Parts: sequence; C-alpha cells; structure tokens
Amino acid sequence: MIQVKELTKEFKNGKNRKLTVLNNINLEIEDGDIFGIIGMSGAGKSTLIRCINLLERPTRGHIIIDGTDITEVRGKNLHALRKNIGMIFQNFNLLMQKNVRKNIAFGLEITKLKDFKIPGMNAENYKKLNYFQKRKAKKAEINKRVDELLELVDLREKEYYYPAKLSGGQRQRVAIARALATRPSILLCDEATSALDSKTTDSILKLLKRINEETKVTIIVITHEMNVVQKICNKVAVIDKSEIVACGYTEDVFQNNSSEIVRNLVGGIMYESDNGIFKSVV
Ligand SMILES: Nc1ncnc2c1ncn2[C@@H]1O[C@H](COP(=O)(O)OP(=O)(O)OP(=O)(O)O)[C@@H](O)[C@H]1O
Repeated sequence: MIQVKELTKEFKNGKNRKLTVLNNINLEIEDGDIFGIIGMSGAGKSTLIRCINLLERPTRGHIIIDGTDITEVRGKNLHALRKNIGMIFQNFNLLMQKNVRKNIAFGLEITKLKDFKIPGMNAENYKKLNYFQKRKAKKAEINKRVDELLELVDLREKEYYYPAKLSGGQRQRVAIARALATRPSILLCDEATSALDSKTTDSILKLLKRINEETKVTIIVITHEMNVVQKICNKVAVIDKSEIVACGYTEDVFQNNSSEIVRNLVGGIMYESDNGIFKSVV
C-alpha cells in the first residue's frame, strides 16, 4: 500500500518567495489499484507523482510504501527503491541509439553485478560462482527477461528495430516493457497516452489493464483525459490548486457533481453504471 500523509511541496519562486504546489495531500493507494490523478494544467499532478518516486523531495509530510517511509530513504537504498517503481512518460524517453531489446534491457544492464538477483539461485550458490560465471548468468537472465517482456507487450517482430522506426504506440510499448523489467510493484504513468491517437490510446490502456490483472502491479495514472480514467482506473483523486478536492471509486467521484472542478473535468462524460444503464453525470 502507498500512503501519502500530509504531503506539502514548495518551490522557491524568486528571492524569499515560495510557491506551494502541493498542500497537505493525503491519499491511500491499495496494492493492485489502477489509481487516477486528474486535474487542470498546473494543478500539481506531475509534482505529486515525482514525489512518489523521490524525483522531487517533499518539503513536508510522508510517503509510506508497504510500511517504509521513503522520504527517509537515501543513498544506496534509494537505488533499490527506484527499482521497485517503474515510470513511463508522454514522450516515451527511449534511447534512440539502442534497439528495442537494448532499450528494454537497459535498467537490468546497469544494475551492478553484486546487486543483480538471479531468480531461483540462492545466496550460497551465487557466492560460489566466479566473476565470469556471474556475468554469463546475468546476461542469460537479461535475455530471458527481455524475451518475456517482448511477448508481454507484443513486440516480438520489432525486437531489433530502433525507436525512430516505431509508431508512437509501439514506442510506448517498449517504454512499458522497460519500466517493468526490474519487476517493480508500482508503475507510474505520467500522461502516458497524451501523445497518442484514440485507437492507439485504447490499445495501450488495454495493455496496462492486462498487465495490472496478470502481475498485480499497482498503477498510478496522471492524466487530463477523463476517458483514460473512465476506462481503466478503479479509483481517482482530483487535484485542484494544490489540494485534493475529491477522491474515491471512479464511478462515485464521476457521479458526484457537487464540486465545480469535478463538474468541469468530467463534464459531458457518459458513465456506465453497474446495471448497464448509461447516464450523464452532469
Ligand atoms: N522545479 C520547479 N520549480 C518551480 N516551480 C515548479 C517546478 N516544477 C513545477 N513547478 C510549478 O508547479 C506547478 C504545478 O506543476 P505540475 O507540473 O506538477 O502541474 P500539472 O498538474 O502536472 O500540470 P500539467 O498538466 O500542465 O503538466 C506549476 O505552477 C509549475 O510551474
């Protein structure tokens, strides 16, 4: 479980001036959730997601993942923490000089040999291997993992392509595979479908949902596209002007139109309720 407690983030804005981008945020995200965070541009969504993997350090407050307050984590332990949190972006952030296989393998390649855990091998057996045996075992394990991920994101046929020769949707599939390579328990998606057309968006959302069901990875989705939240998020939080103004099961939040910001954001969305009857929430 991810618990965000009384989180505040301030940026220095000129001499002696502060900009409060997140103000006393409280959230609970359960294991296996696909949790949406929505809000207008500038509301603080990206800053919140960047605090969750400590790309930004909160000014005050706590982020507790499975009982560990990660705001206290520094140095070597930070590396282990980051391996547990994958991230994908709007612009994919692929390495353009590396092919699909090498992009996916990247996070595993840069893991130091001593930190590389080979599944199925216990610490005693591993200790007995010499340096070259360890390197060989690491290489074989990386290849096996990349093969699995290529199957998962359905890119087997493009494994030796460079990103420049891939469509936007294929690039995002590579980014998803790369983010999952270290078997993280959390996947952060920062406007991951914003650069894609609606058909490609749908195929990426289906893929994320399938991955969530198969691997139980917790997914946090930041988006300004309400249809993304409607299609895959079981829960959603709405941020407005640095604060959470609504939070809960997606259907409940979308159907409760008491807050103006929620009305503006979800205005016009048709929601399918449990009994199959479509109704407008505005
Ligand atoms: N490093 C920084 N230094 C100063 N101000 C920042 C910094 N990063 C973000 N901000 C400010 O924080 C506010 C929130 O930014 P953030 O990117 O979190 O919003 P957002 O909701 O993700 O917006 P968008 O949907 O447009 O990406 C903005 O006013 C932005 O200018």
